[in-house]
Amino acid sequence: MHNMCIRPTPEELEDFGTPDFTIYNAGQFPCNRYTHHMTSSTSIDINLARKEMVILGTQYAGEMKKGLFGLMHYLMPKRQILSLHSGCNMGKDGDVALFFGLSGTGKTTLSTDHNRYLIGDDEHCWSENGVSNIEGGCYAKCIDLSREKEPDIWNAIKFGTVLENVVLDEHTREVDYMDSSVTENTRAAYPIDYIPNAKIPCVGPHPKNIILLACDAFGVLPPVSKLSLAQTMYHFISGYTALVAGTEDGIKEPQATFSACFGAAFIMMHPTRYAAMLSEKMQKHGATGWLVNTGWSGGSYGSGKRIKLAYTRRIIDAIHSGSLLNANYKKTEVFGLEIPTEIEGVPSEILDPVNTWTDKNAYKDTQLKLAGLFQKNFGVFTNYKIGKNSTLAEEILAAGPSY
Ligand SMILES: Nc1ncnc2c1ncn2[C@@H]1O[C@H](COP(=O)(O)OP(=O)(O)O)[C@@H](O)[C@H]1O
Ligand SMILES: C=C(OP(=O)(O)O)C(=O)O
Repeated sequence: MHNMCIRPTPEELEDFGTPDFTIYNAGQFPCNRYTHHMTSSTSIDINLARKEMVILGTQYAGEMKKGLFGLMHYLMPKRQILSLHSGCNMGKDGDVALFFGLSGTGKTTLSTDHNRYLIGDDEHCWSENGVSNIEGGCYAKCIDLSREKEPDIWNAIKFGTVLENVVLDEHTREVDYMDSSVTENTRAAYPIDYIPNAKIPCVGPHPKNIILLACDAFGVLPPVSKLSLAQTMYHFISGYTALVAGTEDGIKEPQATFSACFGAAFIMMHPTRYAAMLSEKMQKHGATGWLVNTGWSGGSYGSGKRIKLAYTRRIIDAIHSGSLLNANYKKTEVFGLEIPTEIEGVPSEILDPVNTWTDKNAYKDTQLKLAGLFQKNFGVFTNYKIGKNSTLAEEILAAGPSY
């Protein structure tokens, strides 16, 4: 936890006073699943009035930082500050990008970029003054980690980094990052300054690009699409990804999941409250929304392959540089997404997923299946106003798939 929170200086510690919030972590002690409403032996309880959190039955360090994240989703909107489940980085010219996405979609991997300053990999706030990180460290997944593909994360694993659930050779103490025998969800927690390009303090100006990441195991979302404001809101409220074996206990097969605002587990108010704040900020500061599929291409999970990280990085580079904003676009059927026809360093044929599927009928069926899941999920939001502007709410509804 020391690695992941913002560490006070010795001077600040001298008159730190009483903490604003206290975590009681009894992770080795399971909670009583026979208690009314308790569905597992793990519980994380937050009492906003007492300003206390009690963790039982899990020793996963992520619970502490994500528990505090829930608290921030309550406290910040009350101060007109938007809390964000996103990574964040900044270019040499001061252009800031946010990377929203559920677990495993690439927030940490893509915000950690050798050519840009890292503001943070997971939890941020967007206020009148710009963006700021809530944390003081990163919590990177290290399953299959390689020096070639993710050099900054690899190099951040050194004395002081806490490795969780990895398997190492007893004699040489060498870690086998391929070994998932304890869990797929192996982690490295390191202070953010272990990344050479970290921006300290972790703050930046208003974002220019809002990148929504989805790991689409169905393989039908394009690798990148440029979104209108209404589409950005639609996909932000939907919060889609497809889980593959990994972070969440018991999930073995890919499965579509929708988590409002890319953080249903953390938000404490209605999703439209956060969406309204995001749309207001994006309009005020002229930010562009993008949907990036870091998942499958050429077929669904099982038949296609995950899009190469190197290609996703080139796509993200083109967003940052501004070159993608002025590319040529065409519109997809069903999802109505604007997809570029060319990106430097990415084979053009993969930009439209239909080209990568050998069975075109299977592609169409899968696309319709996913569109149906989106529509079903969005049903619960159809009667809500988003912000003061009812036209926006209508536009958002119309920005979803139609078929
Ligand atoms: N095309 C891709 N884009 C992003 N990540 C990818 C891609 N292909 C494979 N990966 C892997 O997927 C995982 C993404 O996880 P991570 O960046 O920790 O996500 P998050 O921070 O959103 O939870 C990493 O292990 C990364 O190496
Ligand atoms: C800590 C977590 O976030 P992420 O997987 O996005 O790093 C988590 O969801 O367990």
